[in-house]
Parts: sequence; C-alpha cells; structure tokens
Amino acid sequence: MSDNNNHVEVKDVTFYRGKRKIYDGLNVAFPRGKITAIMGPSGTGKTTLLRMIGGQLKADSGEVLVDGSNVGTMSRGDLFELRKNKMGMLFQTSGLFTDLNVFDNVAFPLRTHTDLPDDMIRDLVLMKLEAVGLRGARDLFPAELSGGMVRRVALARSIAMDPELIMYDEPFTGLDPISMGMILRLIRGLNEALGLTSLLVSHDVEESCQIADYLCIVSGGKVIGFGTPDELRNGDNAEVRQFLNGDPDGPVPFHYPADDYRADLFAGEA
Ligand SMILES: Nc1ncnc2c1ncn2[C@@H]1O[C@H](COP(=O)(O)OP(=O)(O)OP(=O)(O)O)[C@@H](O)[C@H]1O
Repeated sequence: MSDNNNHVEVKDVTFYRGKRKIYDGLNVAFPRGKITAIMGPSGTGKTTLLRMIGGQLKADSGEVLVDGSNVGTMSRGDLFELRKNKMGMLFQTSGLFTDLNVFDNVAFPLRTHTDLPDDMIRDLVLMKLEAVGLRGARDLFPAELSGGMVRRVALARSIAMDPELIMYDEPFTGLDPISMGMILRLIRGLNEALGLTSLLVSHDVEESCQIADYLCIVSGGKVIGFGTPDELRNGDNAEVRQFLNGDPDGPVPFHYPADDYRADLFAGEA
C-alpha cells in the first residue's frame, strides 16, 4: 500500500554494483511537497538512489514507488512519460547544449515533448527564465555564462515541463557564495511556489540544513537518520550527529584500524 503523503517510497531495496552491495534492505519515504536533503559519506550511494528513483537504475530487489507506481517494473514508454511530465532533474554537470542559446536550451523540452505553438512556448520560457533571474540573458550561449548562471539555466530547463518532483544532485558544488545563495533561494522558492517535492543530494551540511524540511542520512547501505535538521542534530544517534557536525572523530573513527602505536614504534627499534 502506498501512502499518498509520500511522493516517493523506497521499500526493502537491494542494489549491487558488481559484487559490492550498495543498498541492503533500504527503506525510506520522501514526503510530498517538501524538500528532503539526502546526505552521507562519499560513495555511499546517494546518486545511485536518485537514479533508481528516476528509473535510470533498477533495484536488484524491492520496490521504488513514485506516486504509487513502481518505476522498476514500468514499461519504457511509461517511464519516459513519467520522466517527461512529472520529474525534473538537475545534475552537477548542467547538460546544457553548448550550440543553443539560453532561450533555446529552456525551450528544448517544450519543443520536443509538446505541440504548443511558438508564442506559448515563448511565454513559458520567459516565465521560467524570469523565475531564475535570467530573462535578460536569453540570447547568451552557455560559454558566455558563469558557473552559477549555467546552473540557473539548467534549473529553468528542468522546470520547463512543470514537474511535480525535482531531484538535485550536488547543486552547490563549485559555486561562489553569492551564486550558492541564489541557488539555495531558488530551490526553496520554487519548492514553495510550485508545491514541488524536492530531493537534494549534497555534501554542504549548513546550506542543506537552511532549506531542507527533512534530512535523510544514508550510510552503509541504510538510512541511519531521517528527520528535521533540529531533530537529527539533537537526536541520540552519534554517527548522525558526527556527520552533521563534521566532527573528524567519533563513531566513524579518525584512525584507520592499526596495531598499538607504541608497539609499532618500538618494533622499529628491534
Ligand atoms: N557506473 C558505475 N559502475 C560501477 N560502480 C559504480 C558506478 N557508479 C557508481 N559506482 C559505485 O557505486 C557506489 C555509490 O556511488 P554513488 O555515486 O551513488 O555514491 P554517492 O554517495 O553519490 O557519492 P559521492 O557523495 O561521492 O558523490 C560508489 O562506491 C561508486 O564507486
């Protein structure tokens, strides 16, 4: 049974990369209309989780439900429709077409996936560009934009088809503080204005905590913490607290397992 308050539900998912088990009975649900930041150590499988939700990767067992539909068993056609009409994705590499200007990049999904007349497409594109503050940059090409502007154009493009769910993978990486502030404000603003469900993978704890309604901390193939930033910071899971506070030592030790230090030193004198 799927819960309507949850836009995405991951049920008992196992996922392997070769022989390596990335997820082992993963269970998590992402509330509708909220921003959830997915965090955890490097290489733990955060991007993998987004890709399973987007249907680009299939779980080896278990279910990934988006709006109650199992993306793992959908036909290619249904998956295409779901991605086209209901999902937006913003990855670190913007994926903008370098030979198209800003306007045409944002217009691309509308021209490809709809039969809307040109004047309506124009209005929609200008509306999306206005939302990200780049209506005035419509004639520029990607090579003429700063990194922050590229990210904002990509964001305008990912909301062109009015998705219900948007996934951001490391949207702040490599941005200067001002651009980062803009992207933060945009993610929060779009979420509120459009009622989007937003999933955000990020290593930037402070920034994510500023805008996320919930944090989902993933480690060792499982969710080790899910709650509001305050709940998790004040909770009793020491590993979650270590991660959020960026403490170099704690349940995740600073030292790689080693023999006794003194014994090691004296062994050199023998
Ligand atoms: N195409 C691939 N083939 C084989 N292994 C892969 C592939 N892509 C990712 N992996 C492995 O799967 C694991 C999870 O990768 P993933 O990118 O989901 O982690 P992540 O938590 O998003 O990491 P990071 O925070 O560093 O971006 C990693 O150990 C990675 O090496």
